Amino acid sequence: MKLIDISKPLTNSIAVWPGDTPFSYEVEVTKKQSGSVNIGKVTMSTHTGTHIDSPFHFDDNGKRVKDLNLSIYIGPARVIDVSEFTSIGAEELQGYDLGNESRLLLKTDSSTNPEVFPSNIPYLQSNIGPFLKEKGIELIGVDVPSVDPLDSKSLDAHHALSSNGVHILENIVLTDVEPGCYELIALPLPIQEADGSPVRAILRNLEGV
Ligand SMILES: N[C@@H](CC(=O)c1ccccc1NC=O)C(=O)O
Ligand SMILES: [Zn+2]
Ligand SMILES: [Zn+2]
Repeated sequence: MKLIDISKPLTNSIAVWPGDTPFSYEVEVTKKQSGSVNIGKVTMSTHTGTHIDSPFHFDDNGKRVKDLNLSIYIGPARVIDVSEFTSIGAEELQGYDLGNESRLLLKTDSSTNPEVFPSNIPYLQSNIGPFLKEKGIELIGVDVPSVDPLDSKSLDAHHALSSNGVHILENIVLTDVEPGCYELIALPLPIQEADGSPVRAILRNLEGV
């Protein structure tokens, strides 16, 4: 069965949120030094590359990674192309057949260079929270670094999604993904108290081709 990797490669030159911890992987102890093994060291923000947000990211009383229900991050997902919009809300999604999948991935195709942080991104309107809840959607994925405008401090879309039970997956790569139905797997690492986690996000073609 064909797997499509929709994760951003984590390289030392991957773009991070302005001012955030740069990503670094290095061999901290070499095989020569240890006499037996190379030992790597990773330094990163929980919001670098393809990742999920835990509600604690934007709410001091919100769920941590350890509180998340893992079954949200595995299962049928629909990919739709919303590249014509600068912001996406209930009205923009009205015309789409969202099917019965409880996971929705939005393909905006707005950013391409993984080493450059975008200056402007399409964002979600907060009316999308109640709209998605009504459609039975429990996870939204976007191919941009945030569901809110980059300069937002109130993070309205994050709050509106979370308060309607919609989990957030950010910075997926949908460039080579055709709109349609897939199985999504995007599990957070068990960083117990975390506000988010990098994920290896993949789509499985349901048709088995
Ligand atoms: N909300 C963004 C991350 C974010 O806002 C952020 C990430 C790292 C450093 C600063 C950030 N926001 C600062 O205002 C996200 O969900 O990934
Ligand atoms: Zn995030
Ligand atoms: Zn976010």
